[in-house]
Amino acid sequence: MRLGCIGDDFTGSSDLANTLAKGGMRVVQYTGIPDGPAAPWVEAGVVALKTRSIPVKEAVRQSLAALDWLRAQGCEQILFKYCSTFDSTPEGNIGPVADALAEALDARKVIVCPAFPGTGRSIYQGHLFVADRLLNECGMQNHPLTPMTDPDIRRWLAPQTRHRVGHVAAGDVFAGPERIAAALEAQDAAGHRLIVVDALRDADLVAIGAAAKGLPLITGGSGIAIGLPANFGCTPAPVPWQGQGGRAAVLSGSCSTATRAQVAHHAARHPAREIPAEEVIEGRLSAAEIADWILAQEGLPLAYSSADPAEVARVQERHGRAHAAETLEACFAEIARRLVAGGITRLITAGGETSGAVVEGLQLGTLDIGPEIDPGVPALRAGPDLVVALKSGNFGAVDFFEKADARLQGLP
Ligand SMILES: Nc1ncnc2c1ncn2[C@@H]1O[C@H](COP(=O)(O)OP(=O)(O)OP(=O)(O)O)[C@@H](O)[C@H]1O
Ligand SMILES: O=C(O)[C@@H](O)C(=O)CO
Repeated sequence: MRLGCIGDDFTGSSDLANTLAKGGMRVVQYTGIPDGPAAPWVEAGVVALKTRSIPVKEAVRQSLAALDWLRAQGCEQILFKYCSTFDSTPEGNIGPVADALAEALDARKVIVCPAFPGTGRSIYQGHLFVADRLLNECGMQNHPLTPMTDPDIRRWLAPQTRHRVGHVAAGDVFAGPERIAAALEAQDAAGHRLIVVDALRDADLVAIGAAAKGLPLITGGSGIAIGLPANFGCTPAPVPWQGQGGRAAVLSGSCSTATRAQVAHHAARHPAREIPAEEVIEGRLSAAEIADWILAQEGLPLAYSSADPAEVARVQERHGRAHAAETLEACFAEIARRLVAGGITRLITAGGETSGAVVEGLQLGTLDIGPEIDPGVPALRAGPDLVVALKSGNFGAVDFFEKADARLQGLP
């Protein structure tokens, strides 16, 4: 294994694996830290953790353990993948994990670049945009776990890290890899260890990737990986896929603007059942009941707890943010176990935390990466009779669930 990656959630890890696979690398996504060694043909390994919203100390501990495993596989470079909307709080976990990895690897010139132009995330003068909106005006200010209220990534990162935060501006990035490398050197000389790098277009990420050749640690969204396969002699190639027949279902715990539109679109055309969060939290609705309902449907049924920001805020105020999330995630994990036991072979999930709970609940060990469904979301094979798509909250076209099911079946 040459490139070792640590993802802070499961959908984000599949997003990264997708980018590397499209770039021609042979990639495997691991659910947590594997017990044994990687297969010898793996060029890039993505260890998917669920560390985005857990206590800082635990996130650091798990990330360092993943680093140990990746180093034992012979990795030459480490990539820490977080969300393209930089999901974190003033405590972390992006800063503390980046610090810990940088210190363990003795890495300087640590690039911080959440840009993902394919889904509208760009960084200009240190500020993160989602399409034509600043981060704090795009809906992310209402995120249930990591409300993003400041678009200046340098300012948002500063309280999270022990190190000084630097910046390489767009003017240097546009001038190509040599100028980027020189700007990183200058930032390092000025005592900045974590360096936010502007990127507006895929071409910028290709240039940043070339400048990052040989650096021990890179951090960012999946976009930062666009330029990396070339550093390892890989070239873009079609990703093979064996379609999966059988029965399908969709589970959504994401409350993002994009997911809520996808849920509304799907519910108008297919069997759909809302999971009222409070009924689950108060024990009035069980996972068994929801799974039985799904299994009794024809077509592509959807069960969702996705709700608008006001409803999410009401539930969190009444029951506590962490308790609400934990209870719902445990419920989704149990529904997924019952669905697979009941014969579901194609499972589509929406939301990073929700997908993480499902993948862990199903104890999916390794995921083979298939073709891209929509930007940032690949088809994944979890076993001989199970394929999945793990959609990040904000990703996907409005008809994503139908599209994902078609791709998982191997249809164009
Ligand atoms: N109706 C609801 N009320 C309160 N919390 C909810 C509700 N529905 C879901 N949640 C919780 O909100 C969180 C949503 O996070 P999740 O990561 O799954 O989606 P997301 O943030 O949109 O996706 P991503 O992390 O990929 O951007 C989960 O912990 C989920 O359990
Ligand atoms: O980077 C992104 O936006 C996604 O891969 C993700 O991590 C959302 O959970």
